[in-house]
Amino acid sequence: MRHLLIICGASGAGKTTIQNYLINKHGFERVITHTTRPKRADEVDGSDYYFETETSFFKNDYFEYVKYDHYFYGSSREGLERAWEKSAWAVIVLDTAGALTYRKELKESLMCWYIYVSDSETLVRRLKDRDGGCNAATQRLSSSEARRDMDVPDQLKDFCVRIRNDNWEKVEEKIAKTLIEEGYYN
Ligand SMILES: Nc1nc2c(ncn2[C@@H]2O[C@H](COP(=O)(O)OP(=O)(O)O)[C@@H](O)[C@H]2O)c(=O)[nH]1
Ligand SMILES: Nc1ncnc2c1ncn2[C@@H]1O[C@H](COP(=O)(O)OP(=O)(O)O)[C@@H](O)[C@H]1O
Repeated sequence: MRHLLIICGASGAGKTTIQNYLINKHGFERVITHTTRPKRADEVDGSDYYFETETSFFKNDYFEYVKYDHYFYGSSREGLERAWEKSAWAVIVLDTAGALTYRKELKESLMCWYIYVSDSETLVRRLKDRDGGCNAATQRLSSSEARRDMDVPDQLKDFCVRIRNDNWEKVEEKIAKTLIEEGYYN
């Protein structure tokens, strides 16, 4: 059986960190998505995202796509199949609008984790550290999509497991417990 774990949450909440941990420690495979957002210094094209121009972005066939903070992001059925060729457990990072589309339209086994940080100052500090201390961090959090994703939308409340990412040791414990509950070891 093939499974897809969706990770969503606010910018800076730790979605990518948790995705990487699942890949490195638990054998998950990343679903690589497409974006028109400029590449960050530590990101690699074709590994973190497929970085696209506004023209090349629309040459792909998407399962769903969204506009988030003025940039396009989209995921394809092909990207998902590519991940499933390597592991029965694929992991994708989506905004909450994308998570809702997958919930409605994908027929395979789905799980969703909503990542959050309990203190907004910590969130801003982590974003600033990640993005080089510039204003981009606070600007990013002020977009309407980022503000929407600061909490689990009503339509996803019964679908998402909430994972608090304040303290990394506790996150590891929660991940181990949640994977057992969700049948990862069956
Ligand atoms: N719906 C959807 N959302 C995506 C996709 N790829 C990334 N995202 C989301 O787009 C948002 C912005 O991602 P990113 O620019 O990497 O910023 P970050 O959240 O600050 O790390 C995040 O909520 C991601 O989960 C996609 O293919 N579809
Ligand atoms: N538990 C944690 N403790 C301290 N820093 C963290 C923790 N989780 C993530 N970070 C850091 O916070 C920043 C934002 O995390 P990231 O995974 O990029 O978030 P997202 O993908 O949700 O935008 C990164 O610099 C990351 O290393």
